[in-house]
Amino acid sequence: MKLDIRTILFMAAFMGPLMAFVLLSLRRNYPVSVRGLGWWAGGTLVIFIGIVLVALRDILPLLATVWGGNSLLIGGTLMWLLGTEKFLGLPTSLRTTGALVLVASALLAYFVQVQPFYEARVTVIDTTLVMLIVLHSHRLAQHNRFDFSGRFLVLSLMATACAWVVQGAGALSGYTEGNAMVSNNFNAVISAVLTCCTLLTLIGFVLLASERVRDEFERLATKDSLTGALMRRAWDTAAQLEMDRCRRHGRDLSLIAMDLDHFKQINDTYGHLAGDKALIDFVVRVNTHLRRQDQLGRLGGEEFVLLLPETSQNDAVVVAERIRAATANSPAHPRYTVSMGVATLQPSDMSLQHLMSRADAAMYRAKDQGRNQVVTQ
Ligand SMILES: Nc1nc2c(ncn2[C@@H]2O[C@H](COP(=O)(O)OP(=O)(O)OP(=O)(O)O)[C@@H](O)[C@H]2O)c(=O)[nH]1
Repeated sequence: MKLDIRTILFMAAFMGPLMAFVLLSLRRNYPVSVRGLGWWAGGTLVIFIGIVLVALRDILPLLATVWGGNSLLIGGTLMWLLGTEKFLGLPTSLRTTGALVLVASALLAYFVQVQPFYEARVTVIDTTLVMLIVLHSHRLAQHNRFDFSGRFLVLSLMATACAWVVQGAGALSGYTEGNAMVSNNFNAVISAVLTCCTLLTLIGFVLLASERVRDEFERLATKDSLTGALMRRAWDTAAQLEMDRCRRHGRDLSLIAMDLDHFKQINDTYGHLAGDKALIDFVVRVNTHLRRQDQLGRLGGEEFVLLLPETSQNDAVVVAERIRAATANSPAHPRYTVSMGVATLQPSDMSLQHLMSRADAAMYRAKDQGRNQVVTQ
């Protein structure tokens, strides 16, 4: 099968506006907190206008195709990077990367118009593209949680960078015959690979944005907006699953019921906002003592419950004591303390509610005995 380069590039150019349209539609419909979609869409359009210009070599003047086309290709790649920086909430690198792109474009103009020099042009174009793409992957790898879409996008970008390196090496070794539009196997295969990599990168953007929206909805549905602890229903579900699992495997499971002391007084004395701050501080302190599998839930007001899978009563008391000490010694203002009740799963516990009521009973004994203490059931 013979691949025609211009057909490949025109197909890629057709795909560009379509993908830009998809990204712009997402931008319209997704919450404003999902940023960067406009830059990704704009970059896609710019890249594909660049591809059309490059494909029109031998038809339009060299300055328009080689300089104009490749400058747009580089500019669009920069816009993708800026979109990802916006998406990740990072400060933009426009000053440095923009300067890099301007220098590359000026050098390109020089090697097209003033001192025509094919190998120098290839070096400038491919080096700039690879630098931008590697920086892009690096930003993602450093700042994105490594979920599926993040990994997918990094791999697509790395594949694109590798394809540009191969294109550059091939061009410098004479495989492009001094013109990437010459119909030969090397040019055709590398154009097809670059087109596929670009499409994969665009799919990566869509996946990344969708995953962010899913995460946000999940967070809204499960996490308490003030403290970030699990809301009652989400905690109940997680606790029930964990309780069933521990029962099946005959493992320990403990609960700690926690209630901030004299919280009404804190609100009345320092105001509701100060009370909120104490709640946030409490959750921050608790979180520093948790393992991945532990789940903190806010049952309402100043009442919390902590699920500790595979934890014996003695170990749960150690955790509770650490939390009690950390809150009592917190530098936060106003000062606050917490009373805690520990209960560990027994064969006689008929349900999660039964176990919770035992932890609650222990916590009320801690209140009765003077607060700021841990009591076991
Ligand atoms: N600031 C703030 N206060 C809240 C929130 N939710 C509930 N509260 C307040 O928490 C207080 C709870 O008071 P009580 O149930 O009387 O308990 P307490 O004062 O902590 O007394 P003990 O539990 O016996 O130590 C009430 O004044 C509620 O208005 C919240 O999200 N933020």
